[in-house]
Amino acid sequence: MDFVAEDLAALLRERHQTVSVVIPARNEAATVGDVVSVLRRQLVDDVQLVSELVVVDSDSTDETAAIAADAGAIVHRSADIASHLGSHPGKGEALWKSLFVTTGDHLVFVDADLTSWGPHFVTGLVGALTADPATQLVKGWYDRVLDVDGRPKSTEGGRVTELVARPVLDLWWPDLAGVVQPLAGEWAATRALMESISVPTGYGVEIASLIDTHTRHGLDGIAQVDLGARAHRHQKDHDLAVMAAELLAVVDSRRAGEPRPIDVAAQELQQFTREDGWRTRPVPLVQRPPAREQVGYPAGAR
Ligand SMILES: O=c1ccn([C@@H]2O[C@H](COP(=O)(O)OP(=O)(O)O[C@H]3O[C@H](CO)[C@@H](O)[C@H](O)[C@H]3O)[C@@H](O)[C@H]2O)c(=O)[nH]1
Ligand SMILES: O=C(O)[C@H](O)COP(=O)(O)O
Repeated sequence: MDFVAEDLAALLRERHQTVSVVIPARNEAATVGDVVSVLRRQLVDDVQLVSELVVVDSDSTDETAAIAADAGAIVHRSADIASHLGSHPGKGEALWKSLFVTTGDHLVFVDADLTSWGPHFVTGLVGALTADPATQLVKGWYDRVLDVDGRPKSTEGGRVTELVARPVLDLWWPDLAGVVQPLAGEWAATRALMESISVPTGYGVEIASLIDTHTRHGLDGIAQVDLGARAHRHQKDHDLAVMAAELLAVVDSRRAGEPRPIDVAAQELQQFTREDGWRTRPVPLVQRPPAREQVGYPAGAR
């Protein structure tokens, strides 16, 4: 089904509900301006579907924050948000902190490194999230463009998705085997859900929120929406391996249901190359507790 921004904006007005779009960004000066300016023009200014367009700058050392602000986003530094709660590096941290500076009933997350995408990503996610009151979380799905190392371009992207996330879900959560892009960085959730779940501070945020939503709300709480095709900046294999190690630990901590604490200190990944020998990579495994339990959480946010 295609969702029309004007119709969704009218529906949300009728329901007295609002949408916040959150874009986590770490050193995305090359792409964040385009992502923000297109969303700003089409879904904030032309059609008032999005009430808040927020970039959470995740310890960038480039011009990401200034470019995002110039393009029309409200920009917060992740480390400055709710600073009494400390700060961790990572995408999950940026999303968790966003709960303290947004007010939307519906939260839509969009990565900042997109190179092939469109505002229909947001419209589709909002449409699917508001279509059925049981739905708490929506994952976008799309063809994943792979364009690395001068190899011919293909739709075999999403390497961690295909080699780690989908197989492990298939094994331990067969109900979730039909989620096409469990790691999609473009997804949406109700605030009520997001403020009630634990959030890994790194790349585990997507798989954790998917599993935790299933644990609490079953499959009825989850929807997915076809967003066409998506291309983004690719990470190197050894960096994706650290992500994979994090995902496995996050998943393992949820095998028995609600997440159990992870032994953060024990997590390291050894990697070897002939040129550089062995290298120890820390695997970030801190998890934030539910935001609504935190001192200073804006309980009146809605
Ligand atoms: O410390 C960080 C690292 C990344 N990001 C941002 O998070 C987004 C996604 O990061 P990226 O490095 O592009 O992740 P991918 O390699 O694309 O990883 C895929 O898989 C991850 C694990 O599920 C998801 O978080 C991603 O959204 C998904 O695209 C981008 O906007 C980044 O700038 C941060 O805000 N802080
Ligand atoms: O989503 C994923 O699996 C990772 O982001 C890797 O994606 P890529 O293989 O397209 O770089």
